[in-house]
Amino acid sequence: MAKITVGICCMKKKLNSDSMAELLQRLQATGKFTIIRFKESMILHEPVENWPIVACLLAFASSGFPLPKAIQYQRLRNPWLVNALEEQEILTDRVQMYERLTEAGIPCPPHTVIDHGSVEPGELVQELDSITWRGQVLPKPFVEKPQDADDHAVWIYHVSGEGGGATKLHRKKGNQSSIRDLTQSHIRENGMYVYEPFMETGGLDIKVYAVGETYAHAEVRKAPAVDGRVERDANGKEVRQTIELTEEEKNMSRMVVRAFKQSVCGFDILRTTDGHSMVCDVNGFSFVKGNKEYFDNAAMNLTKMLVKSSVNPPRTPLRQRIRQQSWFKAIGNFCSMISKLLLFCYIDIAMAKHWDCGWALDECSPSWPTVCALRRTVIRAPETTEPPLARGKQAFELNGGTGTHVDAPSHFIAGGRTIDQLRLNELVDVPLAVVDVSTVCNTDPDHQVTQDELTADEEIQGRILPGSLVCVRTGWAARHREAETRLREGSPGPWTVYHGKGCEEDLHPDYKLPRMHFPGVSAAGAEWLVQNRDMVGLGVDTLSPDAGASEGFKTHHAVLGADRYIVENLNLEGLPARGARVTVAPTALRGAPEAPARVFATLA
Ligand SMILES: O=P(O)(O)O[C@@H]1[C@@H](OP(=O)(O)O)[C@@H](OP(=O)(O)O)[C@@H](OP(=O)(O)OP(=O)(O)O)[C@H](OP(=O)(O)O)[C@H]1OP(=O)(O)O
Ligand SMILES: Nc1ncnc2c1ncn2[C@@H]1O[C@H](COP(=O)(O)OP(=O)(O)O)[C@@H](O)[C@H]1O
Repeated sequence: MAKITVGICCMKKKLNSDSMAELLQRLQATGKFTIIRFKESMILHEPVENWPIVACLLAFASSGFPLPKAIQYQRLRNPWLVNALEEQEILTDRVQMYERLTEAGIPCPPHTVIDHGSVEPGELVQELDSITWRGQVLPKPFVEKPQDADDHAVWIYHVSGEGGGATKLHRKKGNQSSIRDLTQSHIRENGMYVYEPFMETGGLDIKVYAVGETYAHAEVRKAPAVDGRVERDANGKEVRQTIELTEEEKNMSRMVVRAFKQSVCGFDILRTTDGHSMVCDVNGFSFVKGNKEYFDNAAMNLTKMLVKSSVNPPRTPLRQRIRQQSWFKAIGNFCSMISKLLLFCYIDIAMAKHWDCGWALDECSPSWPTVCALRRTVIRAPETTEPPLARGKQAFELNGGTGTHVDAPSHFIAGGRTIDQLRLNELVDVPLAVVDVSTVCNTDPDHQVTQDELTADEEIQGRILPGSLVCVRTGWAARHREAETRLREGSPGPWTVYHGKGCEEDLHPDYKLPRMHFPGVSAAGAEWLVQNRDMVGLGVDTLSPDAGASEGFKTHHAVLGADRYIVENLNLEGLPARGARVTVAPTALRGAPEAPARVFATLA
């Protein structure tokens, strides 16, 4: 098997660290990888086009690292990333870091952000033992953290009864990590800060070092605020004890890795004396120092991840591949490419199978019964004008949620991404998983697919790949056809094919129409797919992933609230459970929460 090229892209200080050497020698020893160390001078001074091309990239920011340039490289070459680069930008900003923790449901200290640059008179009142911000009292002791996560001047303000002033933390200087300043009772007013209650942890900090979702090493050390003195062992290393994380903390580690897409990730937990654990800082890429067992586990997990990634390597666009070559080589390669292309076309015709997974859109395409669907005005038809002016032109009035269509996060989430903001890497050529629940849905029109059904399906069909569009086949595509036929015949109701047995008294509280009955996906099932299978989107062959009779649109919230998309009214008949890839192509309507889409799958 060909070796996998793995690029290491970081500052020299980190590349040449003992920890990196520990890891790389273990990876090298597997014989599976060619490791390419990116030179710091190249990272800093050469254009990304000159950087080596690698299949996998371990890149991470530290002081002086040009993160935007690394992101540019990733966009150009599209390697598989151990630690996502765009998410590393979030880690440079404590406000965004806390936002991400909160969105992902990871416990963190309750906090308030004050941008002192835009405080209006009267909004902030400072008193001896508290501050009041927009009417909300924040009692001391509290912690003040600069927005910039690389600024380690975290200050803890004390109540006057305990001596007052502030303990000012800083990066270790020799054996000192903080100083107490008894004169500092006023908070800083020069920028943006995060304020949070000082959590009583018994003077201990927990530092967690995760490698993948399933492994984390944790150490406890004296918190820098205790007395500001760094305890060191005979080798000059800060004294730390390895500790066991609780099940809840292990789950937090899994969630942090996932939420920030950082497979190698250091973060800090405050374990309070009253038994709560919360994440107070996510550092991103970080290694345990001087622990053999950790490096054995880290190398083993990384090997698994890198090998798995190479099964589905991201492809470099053809244009870039040509650009990467010298002219002579390019001409030679061009000829060989043409012959390969001919062969490819032949293979493609012989072996590829394509499916249209949606329905053509017209005035009779079913939509949510509360909205009008599609109206068309024929402006001009080619047959009505003499050539050469003959042409067809039509104008449409369309509800975005008609027929086969995509819901963007903004469909339910204020400030969520709109259709035009969905990224190509979540829409184009992504793995398709089809979960077939048609048997049960045939007899239970109110069925909601559970997490157990999803895992049972995996046992038979294989694990859902990360980044998949997960589609649930209820078999109700047949009803879609029936609905179209009924609309075409001009007999829409009172009951649509989604209403089941009619009961006019049973008005649905959300959509104020007689309650519909069609199957969907439970919110818990959808959450599980987001959190455990990192699906890019959820597709259904009904009007909505929220079963018609269910209330609260909880599945929409679970998916769109996690910044994924939904595809509704698909036709999933005849698709394989696994192995196909799918492209979802909604019209890029700027600012739209929903848009009709062509959806097609290919099995090579
Ligand atoms: O382990 P510690 O407590 O000595 O802390 C480490 C911390 O390690 P961590 O706390 O995360 O285990 C490192 O972070 P890293 O190991 O994740 O790189 C962090 O380096 P940095 O990257 O924040 O610093 P620079 O960006 O490069 O300045 C600092 O390492 P460095 O100074 O060797 O670059 C920090 O060291 P101190 O200045 O001594 O606090
Ligand atoms: N809410 C809090 N309550 C108690 N101690 C805290 C709190 N937040 C941070 N700390 C202490 O401050 C230290 C530094 O805070 P942290 O957010 O990790 O900043 P840094 O990025 O500089 O390490 C932590 O290791 C912990 O000891």
